[in-house]
Amino acid sequence: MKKLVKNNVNWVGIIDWELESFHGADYSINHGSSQNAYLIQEEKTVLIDTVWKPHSTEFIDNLEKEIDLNTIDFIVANHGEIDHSGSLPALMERIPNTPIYCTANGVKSLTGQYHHPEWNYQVVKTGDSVDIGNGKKLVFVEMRMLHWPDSMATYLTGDNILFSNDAFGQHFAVEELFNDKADQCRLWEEALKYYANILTPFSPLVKKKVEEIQALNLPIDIIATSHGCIWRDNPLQIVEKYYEWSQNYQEDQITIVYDTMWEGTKQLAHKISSEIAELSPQTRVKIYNISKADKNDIMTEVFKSKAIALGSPTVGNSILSSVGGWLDFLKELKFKEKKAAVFGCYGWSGEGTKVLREKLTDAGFSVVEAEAKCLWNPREEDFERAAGIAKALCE
Ligand SMILES: Cc1cc2nc3c(=O)[nH]c(=O)nc-3n(C[C@H](O)[C@H](O)[C@H](O)COP(=O)(O)O)c2cc1C
Repeated sequence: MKKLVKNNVNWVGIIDWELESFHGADYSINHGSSQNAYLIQEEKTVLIDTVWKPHSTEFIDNLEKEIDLNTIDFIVANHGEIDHSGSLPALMERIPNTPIYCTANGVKSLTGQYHHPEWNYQVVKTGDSVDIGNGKKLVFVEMRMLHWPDSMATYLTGDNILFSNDAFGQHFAVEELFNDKADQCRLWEEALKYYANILTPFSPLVKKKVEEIQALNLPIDIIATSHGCIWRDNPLQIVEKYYEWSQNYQEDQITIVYDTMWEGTKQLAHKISSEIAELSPQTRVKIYNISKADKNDIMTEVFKSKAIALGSPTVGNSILSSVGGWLDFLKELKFKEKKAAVFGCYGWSGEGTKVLREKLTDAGFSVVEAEAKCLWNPREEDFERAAGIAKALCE
């Protein structure tokens, strides 16, 4: 079912209210999501992106209700990832010679995934443009590593629409499509979660790209993303947020993350929290048990934090695997300018806090000296050490 975006531009994507996760189980989806594709019908008919393979039949059927597929003059593949290109093989079977505009890296990712080197690729780079009639042009802007090497955005002159693909998107189902229609609280939560969990490692590039886009001084009336809402009400608000988030963003928040087997480490976590609340009442404190909370939500809280405290008991001369796996994910995100502290209980050898310290340092955190390493269950002196952590993190 198509939905009007503006003038001769329609949304022809898929809204999936039942999606539960993305990127394997690496990204939790709590409020549905969408794969947004767009159809432009000027003198030329242009399809911007497609949708994930499981939806390809529905996608192509819907498209055929609107147009004869043979009237598509060309396709723009802003990003080769399968959620946006997965319907290309089925579509190209129907219209095999249709040009596909993408970056040089787009040819590599699409060929690597679909094994069709014979597709009619038209390689574009930043500043290249193509006339689509009625005085309008599509202008291409490479978005290298935002978030794949092949990513690009496409700007439609005249209607002033930036088809930004994954940038500025959210995994969030918005039936009415537009940001002004969406539940605002959820929209911003999801936009932040998307940035924190997907774009944080590329923050220096986000900053540069936003500056580049701002310098172009393009009139932007609409930012048409590839997931979640389309920004039409004050569309630059999300660009400004990205600029803020890209600069080692932090709020006055400390997040305590732990796992435990018999709750000793949990007691230390709560002592650290209550001490922070006492020492620094303006600081927001949150506590998460890694095994019970959503790991992407925890990561979003880490993104907002100036410091974290991480706890695990010693297990098998190391740490709990739940904490180890989470630390691998933490390292991938390349956080900067955040403090950390470590804590945890042990029974005999006590390597846990050392392992946590090493892994956090390796993930780019400044680990404070204060730590709470506690033999069996915490006693008064262990709680004092936990208080020492709170003090060091609040300084
Ligand atoms: C399966 C298992 C393996 C453990 N391995 C170690 C170990 O290698 N070294 C150590 O010092 N303690 C080890 N312990 C002891 C725990 O660290 C200790 O019970 C600690 O108090 C548990 O903390 P918790 O209450 O936060 O779960 C192990 C405990 C279990 C259940």
